[in-house]
Amino acid sequence: DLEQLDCTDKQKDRMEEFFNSKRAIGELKHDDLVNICELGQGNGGIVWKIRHKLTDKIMARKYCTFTNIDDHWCNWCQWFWNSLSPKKGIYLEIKPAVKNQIVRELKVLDRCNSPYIVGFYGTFAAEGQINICMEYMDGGSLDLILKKVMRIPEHILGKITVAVLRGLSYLREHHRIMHRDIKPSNILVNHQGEIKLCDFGVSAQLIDSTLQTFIGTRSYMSPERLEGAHYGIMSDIWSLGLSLVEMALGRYPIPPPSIEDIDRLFDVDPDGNQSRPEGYGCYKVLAIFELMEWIVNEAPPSLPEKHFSPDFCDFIDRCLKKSTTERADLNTLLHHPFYKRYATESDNQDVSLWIEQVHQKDQ
Ligand SMILES: O=c1[nH]ccc2cc(O[C@H]3CCNC3)c(Cl)cc12
Repeated sequence: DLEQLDCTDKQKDRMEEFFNSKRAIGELKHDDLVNICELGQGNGGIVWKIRHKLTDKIMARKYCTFTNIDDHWCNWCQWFWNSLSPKKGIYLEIKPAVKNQIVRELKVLDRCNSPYIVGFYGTFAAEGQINICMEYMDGGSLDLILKKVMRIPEHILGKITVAVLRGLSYLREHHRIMHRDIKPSNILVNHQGEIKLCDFGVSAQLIDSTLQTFIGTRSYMSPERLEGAHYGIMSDIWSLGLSLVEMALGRYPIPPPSIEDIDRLFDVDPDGNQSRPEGYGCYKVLAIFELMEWIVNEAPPSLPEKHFSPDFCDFIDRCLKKSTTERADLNTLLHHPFYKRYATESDNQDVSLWIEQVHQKDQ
């Protein structure tokens, strides 16, 4: 049902193409899939690059790890144990009733058809785990890209902003859900220059059954969410703002870098190439709790006006208001000059070119 939101013809063609390959694949079976290599670790699961034997289609497959322990203290122990040995993950059997509920809720993914949301081939249970098969994005996630480049240029961040805001709008308008986990590692790109969201909290049950993401050293969670207050789409806006600042500076922006830090980050030596000064990460890395405390108690980060356009700086300031009543909402941002500057450009050839350059650095 390609009843279409504001898609370009090119986007429509690509979605048509995806539907056709999805139909050709049909019912996904464990034995029809071959693992190729690991792509990443996300909240609640490990993601593999796989091949569907019958059609030779390359896909991404997420194994969902679970805990079925329902009381908080045990979750805590699980978290502690898991943080000691994150690789193993936790494959505890989950109650069949819960599993069926999760599979039912994941069916929503079947109806998530947007150029800004990663495609979904299907879900199936095997060996006591739930597997989610998705469109493979050959440019990877932005956290991995950020490790390769010093930082991401403003015009690319503009395209990323357009994609994320449109993805969030789609989830809200068509499925009345928020994303819940906006961060660079959940924004994927491919060599066609497409930018898509993944790992959104579509299944309430799946969220309850998996360890809430304390795991990891950083938090993109909004102050209100960290305080345990009610949170909604405005929390995604905060996460977007924080993610954009991290990608613009090339480092997690809490605690905010000092002016000297900024100059060092943007330091360009005479022959013009940027050296990542030794110990460039010589900033104090806060422990996760100090970090959360900082986000709740201190002023939010902002962009240095010396290195970024006034529109971009203003856009970030509106996303990172600590009070949700002051923070810009989705509609306001969709009319912001920074968004509008990039919303008109339909094709993402500049993104495609940039991704090529980034991956050439590997070879
Ligand atoms: O190609 C993909 N398609 C769909 C999903 C996906 C998820 C990936 O990483 C997870 C783990 C970190 N955040 C998202 C990665 Cl690295 C790639 C993909």
